[in-house]
Amino acid sequence: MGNADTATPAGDPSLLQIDQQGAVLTIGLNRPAKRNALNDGIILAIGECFTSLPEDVRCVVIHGLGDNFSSGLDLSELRERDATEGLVHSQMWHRVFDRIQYCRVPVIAALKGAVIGGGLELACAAHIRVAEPSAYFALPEGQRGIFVGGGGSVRLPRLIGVARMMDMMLTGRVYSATEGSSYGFAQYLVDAGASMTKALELATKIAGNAPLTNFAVLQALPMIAEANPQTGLLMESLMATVAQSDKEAKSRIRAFLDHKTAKVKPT
Ligand SMILES: COc1cc(/C=C/C(=O)SCCNC(=O)CCNC(=O)[C@H](O)C(C)(C)COP(=O)(O)OP(=O)(O)OC[C@H]2O[C@@H](n3cnc4c(N)ncnc43)[C@H](O)[C@@H]2OP(=O)(O)O)ccc1O
Repeated sequence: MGNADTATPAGDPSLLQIDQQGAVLTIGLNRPAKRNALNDGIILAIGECFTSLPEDVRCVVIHGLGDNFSSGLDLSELRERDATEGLVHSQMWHRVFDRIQYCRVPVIAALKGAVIGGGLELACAAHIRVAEPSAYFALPEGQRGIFVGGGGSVRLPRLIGVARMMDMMLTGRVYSATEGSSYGFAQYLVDAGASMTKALELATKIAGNAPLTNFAVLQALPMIAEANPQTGLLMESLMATVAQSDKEAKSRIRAFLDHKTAKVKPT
């Protein structure tokens, strides 16, 4: 999405808490006193994290420290900004959130408390969203006299529809965790305090898949879903051919036929 060519300042890594357990990398937004408001330092640090993912990482979980995921754009940074700076800033966010959306491995957002404005846009860039009952979703840009700037107008309508996003932006409507999950924003609604546990459980499962299948799901599936049916079917056949020719697929299929791997079980 973003394309402004600008000299990019460095991120502030102290605003993230990064941890790796096996093949799963966790990125914690670490500004709980400011409800994880997203300033340039934290946004750029997220971007840097995604450009230098360790090679052995197979899934990423983003979460917020404290009681909230994120209260959105750090409003104190908006005070002095003119229109040109605004454009550059928004395109900088686009570049960072594109790195999440087009990451080579799946990204899960674990959501609780405030998931507001730019925080909601950040969650939209992830591939799976897990919400606990305290999570609430809002776009108060109208009340602040601004517009979404982190790709929300592109990504959110694809998840919940244009009408619901219009309602959120025009009326300031706040969706509960239950509404957010029933409208397709969060794929998982879990018990209080369980968003991180569930996100890590999912991440471990995902990390156990063949990397090529995960990659195809992330890169090809969204394109196929938006392509015309003929193009989509051709892309699907090509992906299927590439995946099944990979030696990892052959050994995984052999393991199933030799009864050496788990069967599919109803949950
Ligand atoms: C235009 O180009 C853009 C735009 C964007 C993205 C835009 C957006 O994200 S718009 C949405 C901005 N966010 C908000 O309007 C939410 C504001 N915060 C709140 O409503 C509340 O703080 C709360 C999140 C509901 C939490 O309430 P509570 O638990 O009671 O905590 P507080 O006492 O209110 O806050 C504690 C402390 O944090 C500061 N703070 C909270 N949120 C923010 C924030 N978003 N920005 C700055 N500071 C925040 C609050 O002021 C308090 O500070 P103290 O110093 O008083 O302790 C993207 C890209 C573009 O180019």
